[in-house]
Amino acid sequence: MHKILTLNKIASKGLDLFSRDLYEVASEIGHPDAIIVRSQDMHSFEIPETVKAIARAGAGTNNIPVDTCSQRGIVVFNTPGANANSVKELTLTGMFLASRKIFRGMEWVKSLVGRGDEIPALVEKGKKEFTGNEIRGKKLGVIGLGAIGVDVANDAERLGMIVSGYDPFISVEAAWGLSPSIKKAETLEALISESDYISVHIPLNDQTRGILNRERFSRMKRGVKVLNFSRGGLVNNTDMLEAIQAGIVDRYVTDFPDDSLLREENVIAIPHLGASTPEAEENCAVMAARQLITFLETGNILNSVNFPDCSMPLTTGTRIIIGNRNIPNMVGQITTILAEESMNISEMINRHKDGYAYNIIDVESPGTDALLTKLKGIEGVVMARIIDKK
Ligand SMILES: NC(=O)c1ccc[n+]([C@@H]2O[C@H](COP(=O)([O-])OP(=O)(O)OC[C@H]3O[C@@H](n4cnc5c(N)ncnc54)[C@H](O)[C@@H]3O)[C@@H](O)[C@H]2O)c1
Ligand SMILES: O=C(O)[C@H](O)COP(=O)(O)O
Repeated sequence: MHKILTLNKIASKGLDLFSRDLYEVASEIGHPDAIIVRSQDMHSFEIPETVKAIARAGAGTNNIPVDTCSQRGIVVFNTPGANANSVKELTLTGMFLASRKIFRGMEWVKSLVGRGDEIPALVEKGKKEFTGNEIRGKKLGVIGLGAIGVDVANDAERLGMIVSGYDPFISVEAAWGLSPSIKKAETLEALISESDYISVHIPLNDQTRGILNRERFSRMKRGVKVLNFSRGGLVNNTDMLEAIQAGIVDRYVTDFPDDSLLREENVIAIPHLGASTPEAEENCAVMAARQLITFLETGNILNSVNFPDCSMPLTTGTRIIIGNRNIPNMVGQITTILAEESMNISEMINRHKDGYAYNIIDVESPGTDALLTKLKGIEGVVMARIIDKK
């Protein structure tokens, strides 16, 4: 029986995939094998020793201590693209909200309650206070052309915007999905200096923290509208407020408000609703659950952020999975131990990603606890598990 701990509420369409004869799923559970989480901050959460995998039902994994997980051999998954459409739709909404004073106009109209037959005339007289611009023909700069950035870029272009993108690490798949008329910006500086709208769609990490800061605001066009549906930490809020006061940024639309931002009327603050649609929540939960089930039952890895994608069809016999630091002579030491134990390898695959490697080894005889202890004893091995196939 595998035990799955849920942090946050996870859509039942995903949780239902864990068959109850093989899995126990609960928000409180002892000795979990795996965790499913959304945005709960896990940096101060004590991850139980028994945890083999964590699945983030969503895109951003900055709420998970990924480096610590890697060192402990815990495979961290996310669900790339599963909530992209939901975020794209809200980003486009944000562009319209930043362009037209819809919200202020609506608030003003509500203030007319009780004015009876005067209202139509008051509306016609007052509406000039709430005019705005169209987005067609304006320049949009998209920072980060992943699942969300590509969707935003393509749909903004369909709406008549002139779109440029900046992503030095764009994947081949994303590049295939990008409309060919979207311009490639060679530098971030070039992108931000020519854009009327800037939308940021990159992960928060040590390289991207504060990527929009005073220096970058100083290069932007006066009146630019900035959209952040990625993470609050990507923008230096003190510098943003300064740029708004200086008239450089006309509107800042963010899904990640803080106290300082809420005091500024040109900030359009949204309570982290990017992925809060039933469609996105279900897509993420289903993808996260499938990835965990596959990993726990077969050892195959798909969409991990800290270990490589690595899969081999599951046949019969015994499967050994081993994660190790990506250093020389690991495969040699592993296969030597298997030879010492007289184990014949029928299939084997080894992949690496950044600092870690992963091996799937199918053998013809059953594995033993002694074997597992020996494998775990190799300097650099961070996890090892034996899966007995039916
Ligand atoms: N508001 C929400 O509810 C919500 C929902 C989903 C995702 N997000 C956030 O949006 C981010 C993007 O999501 P995604 O699904 O598009 O992820 P993704 O991994 O598909 O795309 C991220 C892209 O950013 C690029 N990138 C990384 N560093 C960069 C840099 N310094 N400059 C330019 N490009 C860079 C990568 O190459 C990649 O193409 C997530 O990391 C998450 O933080 C927010
Ligand atoms: O990174 C993500 O996928 C989003 O920020 C969504 O977060 P949520 O699952 O808490 O809505």
